[in-house]
Amino acid sequence: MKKTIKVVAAIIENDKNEILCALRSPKMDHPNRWEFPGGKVEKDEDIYTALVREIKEELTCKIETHEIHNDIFHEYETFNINLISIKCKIVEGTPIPKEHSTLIWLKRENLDSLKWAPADVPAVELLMEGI
Ligand SMILES: Nc1nc2c([nH]c(=O)n2[C@H]2C[C@H](O)[C@@H](COP(=O)(O)OP(=O)(O)OP(=O)(O)O)O2)c(=O)[nH]1
Repeated sequence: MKKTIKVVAAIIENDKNEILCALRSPKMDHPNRWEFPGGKVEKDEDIYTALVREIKEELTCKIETHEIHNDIFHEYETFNINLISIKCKIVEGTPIPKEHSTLIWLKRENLDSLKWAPADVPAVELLMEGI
């Protein structure tokens, strides 16, 4: 049986109504795909604490978490993912990519110009609908 990993991802919107998009590096799995920054929820950790921790590690900035944007199950070839995306705001610092190849801010209507990790597509579609 394939294992299911629980992953949290941050939908970070700035004052110009742009969303932060992160490019996975060639060294990560799903290389060169775009995603919302975040990572795996550790055992005994709640999803919000996990996301604040992951964003501090990956982007060196502090976020506050708001509502859940989307919560989906997706089957990859070698594992399954429960991807929970959460709306967030930066409260301290500026995002610096420590693990990703690059970061960009995009308007919702332009989000489909990127090649997203497959599990992110439903979250992207909701954002493009203005949700
Ligand atoms: N962070 C993140 N991962 C995603 C997204 N979409 C998606 O399919 N994934 C996949 C890619 C990875 O296989 C997995 C997350 O693992 P990760 O490598 O980013 O997490 P992590 O930092 O906790 O991992 P690790 O270095 O501790 O192993 O989920 C997304 O939007 N954000």
